[in-house]
Amino acid sequence: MDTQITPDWQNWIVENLARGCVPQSLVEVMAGKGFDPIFANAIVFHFSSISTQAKTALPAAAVLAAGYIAERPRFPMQGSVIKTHDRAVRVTARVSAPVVAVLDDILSPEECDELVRLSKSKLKRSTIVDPQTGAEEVINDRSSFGTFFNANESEFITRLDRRIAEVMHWPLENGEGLQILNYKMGGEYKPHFDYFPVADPGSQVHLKNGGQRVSTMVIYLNDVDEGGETIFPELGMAISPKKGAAVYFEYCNSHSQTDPLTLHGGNPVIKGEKWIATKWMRQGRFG
Ligand SMILES: O=C(O)CCC(=O)C(=O)O
Ligand SMILES: [Fe+2]
Repeated sequence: MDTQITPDWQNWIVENLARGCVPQSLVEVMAGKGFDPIFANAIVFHFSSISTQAKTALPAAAVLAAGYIAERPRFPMQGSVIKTHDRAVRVTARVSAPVVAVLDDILSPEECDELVRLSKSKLKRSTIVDPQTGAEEVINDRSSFGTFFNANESEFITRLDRRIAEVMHWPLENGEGLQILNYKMGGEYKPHFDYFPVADPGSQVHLKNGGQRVSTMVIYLNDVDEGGETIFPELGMAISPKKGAAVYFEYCNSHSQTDPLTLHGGNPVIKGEKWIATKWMRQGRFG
């Protein structure tokens, strides 16, 4: 079923709305032409709710984002404990649109320490300049040091990846390798989306392997003395880092629409340092 829209179809919708057609009749025509009805409804509703001037200027990607339709959450929206194969994880807070959950005890203090210990030696290696290209990229918006663990790199990593996938209610093999970030004092991650903007040419290479990102789990590996909250500016929400706790959120539906309300970032660390482990899930198998 069609979930992409060409400029011709966009113009058709805009023109017919301008002629005074009932939106529902346009949805029916589109459904008859093979469009997914939910998708057609989102697009038509979007065009009928914006100003005439904006209608001609909007690229298809913006249309898709603007008409985000929330579907059934992947994450369980009831219950205070999630039982995984080896650990009970507590849910301490939830938001329903977008789906955001704050969790306690996804990792034990010992597991957090072990991830930090294993990462420290890898972080050192990651500062070496690529001998082939000499390239060393500095991203100003992301003042942190990072490394990652490949799937099944060790029994320890396999066990954690499996538990995290169980909590995210998504297949283990759709996960990217567990990413570790270390922010020093002043380190931050400016507000961003975890999904790849479809309109960016640079996104295509990322989307080829596993498709779009659908959900994120950020796990705090230490207690931060001050600052370093994970913030969701559109929701007015801030989560303070706590060792072994995590924040989960989802942002991509079955039509590959992505939810801009999941804009988020990491506040500057004011005192101490901050260690996190991030798991990103894809639509399909990754790797
Ligand atoms: O540092 C944080 O709290 C947020 C991290 C984040 O946004 C990410 O890893 O994608
Ligand atoms: Fe992020």
